[in-house]
Order: sequence, then structure tokens, then C-alpha cells
Amino acid sequence: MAKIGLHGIRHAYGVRPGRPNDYALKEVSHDWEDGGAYALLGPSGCGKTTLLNIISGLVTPSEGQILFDGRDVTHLSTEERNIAQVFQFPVIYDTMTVFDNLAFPLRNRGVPEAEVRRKVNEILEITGLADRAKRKARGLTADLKQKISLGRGLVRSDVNAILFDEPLTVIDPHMKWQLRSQLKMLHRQFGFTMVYVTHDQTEALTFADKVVVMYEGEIVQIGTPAELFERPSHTFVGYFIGSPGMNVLPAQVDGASIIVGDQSIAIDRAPKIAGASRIELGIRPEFIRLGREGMPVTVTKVEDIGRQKIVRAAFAGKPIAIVLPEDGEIPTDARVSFDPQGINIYADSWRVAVEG
Ligand SMILES: Nc1ncnc2c1ncn2[C@@H]1O[C@H](COP(=O)(O)OP(=O)(O)OP(=O)(O)O)[C@@H](O)[C@H]1O
Repeated sequence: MAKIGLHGIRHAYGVRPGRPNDYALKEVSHDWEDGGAYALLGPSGCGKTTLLNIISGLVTPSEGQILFDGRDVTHLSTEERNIAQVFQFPVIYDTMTVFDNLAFPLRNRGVPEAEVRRKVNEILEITGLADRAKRKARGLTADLKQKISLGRGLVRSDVNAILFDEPLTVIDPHMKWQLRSQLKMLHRQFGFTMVYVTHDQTEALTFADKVVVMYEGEIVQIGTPAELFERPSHTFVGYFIGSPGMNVLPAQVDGASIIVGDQSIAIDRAPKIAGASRIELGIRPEFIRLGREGMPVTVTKVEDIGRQKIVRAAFAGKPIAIVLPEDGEIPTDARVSFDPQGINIYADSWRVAVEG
């Protein structure tokens, strides 16, 4: 397994890019730890596959360098980079048995047959394919075929990294959870460096130690699921992670107070906002207290979602969401207060530090 270094990577599909928006991938400079499980998360078109393909060698970046354990691999092929890949749709040999499909990447590299059998049997158990080992892949369901693809990605222990591009798209919803947990377990067991592309936050948050959130060709935050929840670096992260997402309200700063509409909210210290043209206050629905004290709010709708209620309301003329426990009370003259722990200030969409 390898540490992956991305140094000044940018990529444009068109020739002679000029403006920042000509780049499908804007500047990326990060080191990804050896043995880390990373998820690339973001909406369609934000550049996830482009970045994954740059790591695998399917795309050569317009600018920058990729290092595996310090060695420059920017111009090496996927094969030379020694990477395993699992794509959205199964890539398997229909005429081979399940066993032979799994054995293929090992036999291809001259692994001794006894070792091939040991390793393939292990993967057959993990993927739940053992009872179908002798069957031809042809005629199996899409689910099972994709399990073979996953197994082929996992069967080699000598790869530098395993890359997954939305691998569970064709998998039945109830089996997705099971496979995700198996991948996580395998990661713990073998310490593979894994990069997993998805646009599904649940998938990213359950699979990865570190989630890389992308937006419009940029990495906007790399963090643990807890960091993304508690301290979103960019308003997009707040909006994209969580259900419902973070409330983002237009605001103004007056010393150590944040003004939203006609309400003033005291914070610990004045935030650093010099030169910013747009200030926003971000607060997750879980950090708003609804009761009889605090600032006025007008409740517009209550949605029951099992163990919790989502209250939709108007605050200072803007719609907000509040999460309450199932038995949470909603007074007639409802008021809200914001938990200071949950307040984030954004200047031009980026979270700002509060001056110390
Ligand atoms: N081969 C290509 N030629 C030209 N433009 C491309 C090519 N591949 C991707 N793009 C563009 O680059 C941008 C990023 O695409 P990319 O496929 O990396 O995003 P993504 O986040 O993986 O999206 P999705 O989840 O839909 O696969 C998009 O605007 C896309 O249209």
C-alpha cells in the first residue's frame, strides 16, 4: 500500500484552459495517508471521477504531480502504478466460473496456485459467493456480478491502492449496507489504501475514515464524519452533509455579535471577516433549541420522521429547519435559541475563525 501525494494537480479536458472554470479539477494539493480509507463525495459533475482517474492513471493531469510513496507516477500507466479498480458496472468474464474470475488477477501475475486457492477462498467467504464458486458468471444477477468485481478488486494484497467508482450503484439496497460493512471490515483487517467515489453521503460516511467533499471542481473539505458535521469548512459541506442540511442565514457582524434580520446573537469573540463581501451564519437543525424563550419564530410545518420531528419555520424572514426529539414539545408562541457550540460564521462561503 502507498501514501498518495497530489501536488498542484489541475485538469482541463479542453485545450488551452485560461479561466478557473475551464478546469474540471481546480488545484488539488494533498497527501493521502498510507492505509487510509477515503471517500470522494460530491454532486454529479463536481470532478470526483476526474480525480479518481488521475490517481489511477486513466487521465494524465494538465498540471501537477502524483507521487506514490514519494515516487513520481504522473506519467505511468494504471498497470505500472499497480492499482486495483472497481467500476460502477461489473467488469468480469462471463464464460469463466466465479472462482476463475477471482483467480484471474492473481494467475495473471504468476502467483503460485496454492496461494491463488487460499486467497480466492478467503474472498469467496467474505463476499458470500462461496456456494457459487463453480458456476459460470453468465446468468448471475447484476448484484452477484458486481460482488465478483468487488472481489477481484480485493483479491490482490500487493496493490498500492484500491479505487472504487460508485461500486454499489447496481446493488440491491438491502445488500448495499452489508457490502459496505464488509469493505470497512476488510479495510480494518488488511489496511488497504482505499479511495471510494460516491454521491451518497450515507455511503461515504459509513465507509470512510476521511471524507473528501468536492464541489465545482474543488476539494472544499477533507475531514472525519464528525468534523464535517460539526465544523463544515464551506457552506456547501453544511448543506450537502446532514438531513436536513445546515441552515445558512444571511448575516452581518457587529463586533462579537451576529445580526440576522432584526435579531442579534452574541458569540464568544469577533470573527475575522475583513474584506468579505458576504457573511452567513450556519447552524445545523440539531443545534437549534425550540421553546418559550429566545428569539421569535413562526412554525410553518412539522414532519414526523420516526424518532425525530423536523420543524420547518420562518426565522428573521428566512426558512429554517429544526430537529426535535419525537416527544419534543412545540409551544404555541414558539421561540428559538442557537446553541453557541453549533454556530459557524462564513465569509464568502468559507468558514472563518473566531479571533482569539
Ligand atoms: N472526457 C471528458 N471530456 C470533456 N469533459 C469531461 C470529460 N469527463 C468529464 N468531463 C466534465 O468534467 C466535469 C467533471 O466531471 P466528472 O465526471 O469528474 O464528475 P463527477 O463528480 O464524477 O460526476 P458524476 O458523479 O456524474 O460521475 C464535468 O463538467 C464533466 O462534464
